[in-house]
Amino acid sequence: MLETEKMTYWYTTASDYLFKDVDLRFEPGRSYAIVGQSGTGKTTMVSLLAGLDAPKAGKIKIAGQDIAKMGLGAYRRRQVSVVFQAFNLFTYMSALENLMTAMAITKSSRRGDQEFSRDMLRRLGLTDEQMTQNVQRLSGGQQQRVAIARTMVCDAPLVVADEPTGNLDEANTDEVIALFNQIAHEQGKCVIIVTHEPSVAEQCDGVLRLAQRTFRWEKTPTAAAV
Ligand SMILES: Nc1ncnc2c1ncn2[C@@H]1O[C@H](COP(=O)(O)OP(=O)(O)OP(=O)(O)O)[C@@H](O)[C@H]1O
Repeated sequence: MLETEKMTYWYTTASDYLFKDVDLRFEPGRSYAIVGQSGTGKTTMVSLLAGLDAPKAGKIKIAGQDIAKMGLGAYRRRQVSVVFQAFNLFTYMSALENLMTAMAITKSSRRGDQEFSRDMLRRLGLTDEQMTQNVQRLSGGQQQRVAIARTMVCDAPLVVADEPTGNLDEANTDEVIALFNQIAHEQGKCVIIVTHEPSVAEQCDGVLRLAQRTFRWEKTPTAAAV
């Protein structure tokens, strides 16, 4: 579903490639962890997959379509939901308003459906009172759940998360990863998570390791994962 073909990237300020001729394939309905030492290029890689930047050479395709031809703006709006370590919610809004706004911006098929948003937030453990107060009054774990709920109410088939559990304790981390797996297994989305935490990678269906400018599958997802 999401494929890279000879994807190559370098920073213009650097003397060498970060990675070169990378061919990868990510399937819908699966969760993937991208792991590797600091500075190997994980964040750069997911920025490319999320359409925040373009490869210097090679292609990224979703459902067979080249995202560069689609236009990166259109690709980001319709095909990708991003979850960041710092949550990136609208801080002057409630959780519910964050979801409603995201649905409107991305033209989600459920836009305007407040009950659907409330259901999602309830499923993720927020009370009716919590979902209508300013998000800044929520804990870090709760805010990350709101960011995850946002991906669930949008139609984008690809969910990309960069260190989504970096600010969370162990219990919240496990819950958040369980939610990402639900998004993959129940909603059929493709979920790609950059992580430093071995326990997070263990819970994903596939694990891709980035080292010495190449990617290696440490665990390939099996058909039984869905
Ligand atoms: N905007 C930039 N300009 C130049 N070099 C950059 C830029 N962003 C990152 N780099 C360099 O590219 C390399 C890969 O960075 P990247 O952030 O993708 O790695 P990472 O594996 O995600 O690291 P970490 O695990 O520490 O977050 C690093 O050597 C970094 O210094």
